[in-house]
Amino acid sequence: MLQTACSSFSWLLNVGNQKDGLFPASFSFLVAILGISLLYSFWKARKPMAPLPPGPRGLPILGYLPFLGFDNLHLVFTELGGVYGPIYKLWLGNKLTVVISSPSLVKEVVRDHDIAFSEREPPIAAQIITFGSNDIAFDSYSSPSWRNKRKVLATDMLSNANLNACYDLRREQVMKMVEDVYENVGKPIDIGELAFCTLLNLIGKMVWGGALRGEKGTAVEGRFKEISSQMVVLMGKPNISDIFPAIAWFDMQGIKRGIKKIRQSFNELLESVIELRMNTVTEKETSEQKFDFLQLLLDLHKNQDSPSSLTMNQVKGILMVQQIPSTTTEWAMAELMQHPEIMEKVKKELTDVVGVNDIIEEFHLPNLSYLNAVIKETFRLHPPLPLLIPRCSAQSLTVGGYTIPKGSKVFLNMWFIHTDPNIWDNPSEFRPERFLDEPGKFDFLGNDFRYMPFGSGRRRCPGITLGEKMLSFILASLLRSFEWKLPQGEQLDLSSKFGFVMKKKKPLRLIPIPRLSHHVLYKK
Ligand code: HEM
Repeated sequence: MLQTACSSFSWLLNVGNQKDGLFPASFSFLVAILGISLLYSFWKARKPMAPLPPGPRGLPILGYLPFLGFDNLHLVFTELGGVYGPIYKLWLGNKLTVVISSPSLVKEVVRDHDIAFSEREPPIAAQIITFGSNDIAFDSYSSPSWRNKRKVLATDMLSNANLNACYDLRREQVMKMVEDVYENVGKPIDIGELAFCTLLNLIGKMVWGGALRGEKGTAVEGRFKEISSQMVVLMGKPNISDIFPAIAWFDMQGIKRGIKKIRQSFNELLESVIELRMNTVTEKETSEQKFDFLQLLLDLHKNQDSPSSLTMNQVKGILMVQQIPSTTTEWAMAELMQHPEIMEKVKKELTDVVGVNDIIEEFHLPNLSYLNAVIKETFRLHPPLPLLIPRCSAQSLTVGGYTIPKGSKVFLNMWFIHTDPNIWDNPSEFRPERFLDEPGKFDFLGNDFRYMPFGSGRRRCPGITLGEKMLSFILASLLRSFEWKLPQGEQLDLSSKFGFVMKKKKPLRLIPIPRLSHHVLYKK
């Protein structure tokens, strides 16, 4: 070891023996470099730090907390952005929080300083429900397990080949949704609930479809839905313990206790499914089992020598990706009901592309350019995560000429950017055509900082392709198979409520009327 170290420095030690006249020159050069570095460090240390961003003062101890309201945090942040500009700070308790709302400053965060801003600060509820931040969204960027889990999800589970292989499962679930709606023709249906259940079943089938069939499968799906709904409510509540860790022990709102109970139920459910999967693994594989993600994860768990091996808690953490935003279908349907002329264009496109007597298949989706523009416009006006998932700075950095100290919480206010009149013409108007002018200009990859419904950089959503596929399949099928009308006396209400995700304040209830020529087209 010492030998290696000495040999590495031998050029320096030997330099005095050289007789070719190079020594004085190289020595002076070295001294000059050292001198310059010292002077630079001295100058840097003396250089005054950039100031903190501007921002409202708030109250002692509580900071700006009492003024936030939390019901629609993105709107409060947007209002403050109008007063303090595209980068401002607020104290939430003793936590320095920075809100950024311009594409150029977002670029500084997610591109120029992406690594330094790739940390997360998981809220207490998230730490508990993810088996100790063993998921992907709340694990630390610097932890090697985050990298491994993200690779397993993005490259192994959600590869194009795997997604194509799962098509039958997606198709079956979407057909089941259409059949269920058909059985309730003429009655009001809660569209958000319908989308939530369909997505949950759809992902559930892909994750553990092979392990669960028949009655057992239906029972697990039902229980999973029940627990997930309870979880969404608790995760959406702002928790005083996150803001004042010193009093977290008291758990004043009972969130920690509640979420622990939910985790317990999740754990029991996951363990029963895992056990079942392990017991059925020796049975003859069916095509459904072949694409079961649970098996892929369990193989990685069993193979402890593999560099991608996973602990059981990490397997459970990854299974938590089932909690994906399901609100976009409801928002899109609400906007289409509000704009009958846009609804007509979508229906015409569906007839042109799919025909009159065929059911919709996933290969039709890329040809539905107007429907895709409707989805993009829905994401612009109603991004499920309008503030993305907050980041945390791993070191002190300067952004937009202001210092963001290490450990600050950083929100990127995409709602502000998505509705900024300096970027979008008539930003509050729902106009899908704006995405048709230059197709491909605004995609979901987060390279254009004016439009990022799936985030950007190292923490960008790894589920874009699947999310997009599922969403357009569900929406296209609902619009292709049914006409929709509001229940008698009900008004459309497009106001929002922001908790874990941005939801409609009032659930959208619509009555389906069959649209297809023959009833067999509604059967699986
Ligand atoms: C409509 C569908 C979806 C939307 C709008 C959405 C949106 C987002 C957003 C905004 C983020 C935060 C990005 C950031 O902080 O920069 C995120 C993260 C994430 N999403 Fe999605 N997502 C969707 C579907 C999915 C699906 C289908 C999956 C997986 C099957 C998924 C898995 C994840 C994971 C694991 C993260 C955390 C990434 C990390 O922190 O490294 N999402 N998503």
